[in-house]
Amino acid sequence: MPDHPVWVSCLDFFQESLPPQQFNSWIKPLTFDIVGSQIVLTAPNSFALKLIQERFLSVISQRAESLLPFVPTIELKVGKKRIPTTQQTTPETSILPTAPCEASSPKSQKEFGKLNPTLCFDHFVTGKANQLAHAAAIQVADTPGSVYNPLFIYGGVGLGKTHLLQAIGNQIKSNSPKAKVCYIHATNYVSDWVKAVQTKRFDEFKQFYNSLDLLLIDDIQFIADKAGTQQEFFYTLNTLTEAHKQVVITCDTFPKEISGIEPRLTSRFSWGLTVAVDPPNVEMRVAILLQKASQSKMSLGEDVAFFIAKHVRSNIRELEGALKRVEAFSRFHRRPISVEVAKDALKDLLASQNKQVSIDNIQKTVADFYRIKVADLLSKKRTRNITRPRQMAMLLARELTPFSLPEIGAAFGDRDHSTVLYACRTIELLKRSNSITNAEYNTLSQSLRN
Ligand SMILES: Nc1ncnc2c1ncn2[C@@H]1O[C@H](COP(=O)(O)OP(=O)(O)OP(=O)(O)O)[C@@H](O)[C@H]1O
Repeated sequence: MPDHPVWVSCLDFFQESLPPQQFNSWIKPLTFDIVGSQIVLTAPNSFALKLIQERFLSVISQRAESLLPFVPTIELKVGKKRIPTTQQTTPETSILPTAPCEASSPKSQKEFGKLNPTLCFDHFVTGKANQLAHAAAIQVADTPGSVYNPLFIYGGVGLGKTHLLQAIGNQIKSNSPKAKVCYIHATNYVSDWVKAVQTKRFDEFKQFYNSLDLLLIDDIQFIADKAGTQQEFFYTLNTLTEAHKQVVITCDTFPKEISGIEPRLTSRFSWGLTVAVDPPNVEMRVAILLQKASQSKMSLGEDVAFFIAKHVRSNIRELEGALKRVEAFSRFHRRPISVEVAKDALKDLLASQNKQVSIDNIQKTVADFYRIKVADLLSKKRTRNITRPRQMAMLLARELTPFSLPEIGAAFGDRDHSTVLYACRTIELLKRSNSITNAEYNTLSQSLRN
């Protein structure tokens, strides 16, 4: 799988940090495969294998952990480099665990996935941004099926929804080891259902999901526009909640804002408790960095944590990625971690931030283009001639600035993050169906980038 995102990221890193001769001799000849939750690296000979193990394995493993939603094991072996023929999985599905469920899934009785034990409550840092979601998750984990059912957790990318979901699963598993728990990403739920339809194994599918004690379903927005799957999920949700079996759902947006999902289902999502996870403020980002560092036994001063937290604001996944980058850089260059090392390790990110367009600039450019006032973009006016430019400006702000959805919303007259998300989706859809919107977007985007 030469173009698997993990391997592409490793190749980028090594190409940047190693002299070309070393890169060509040691890294290029490797073959990278991923099978379930195991990465298999094949080196051309035992000498190369030993060298990879001693010098490069830790970076490969760190990159893999930061990109995959599970902690992979890595096997090194000697063999010939394979010339890839066909792509086995799409990059999107290949970074998901192949066997998502803790309980045996209907796909195959042999496929056992695992909850990731590191995604537990002890490793979850709380703050104003996630206090309510955290408290609700703890309560659900302590008394499943009896308080908030379903628990619906929503928020932007990389803000800890999966972490909370898995923490609930881990806690329930530890309290009741026999509980039948299933963690599944919505895309896998969809493909399980499609397979059940194709192979006419509906009963097996239904029986499996309806017999669970706990269903954890991640990123439910991915069942949008899949009518059959939605109907089936509606029945499962009803069956489980009526039997006081717990269901926890995560989503990138508030139930009513999800497009492409039947209203009876979105309304059902809100029957239990709906809680948000918001982007962390700088103090919380520092606390997360210190916690991640201590978890991986890395020595990180508060000054360095503050420096990273100040510059990486988009989400917690990016924050973790930056920390791993600093650590890898310090190891490679044998320099102890300091603010200077962090500056060097994150220089690309810092440079791209300097080049970034400001939200003010986007608002001014968009207002001039559509011959309206910036004040209109920030106002409560909802006429089409103002709404569309506002939505366009929000999408451009999302694409061209590092600001989070709530930060963009705040810059557009104190709007909610879900309004920004809705705006981005609307323009993205319009770009596909309407050539004028598409041309306007391209013109604005290019003029802002230059
Ligand atoms: N409050 C937190 N404390 C510690 N680590 C956190 C916290 N929130 C998120 N993380 C870490 O950040 C990373 C991304 O979090 P997670 O995968 O849960 O995000 P998500 O909201 O599910 O994102 P997506 O929408 O992309 O699925 C994970 O490694 C997770 O452990």
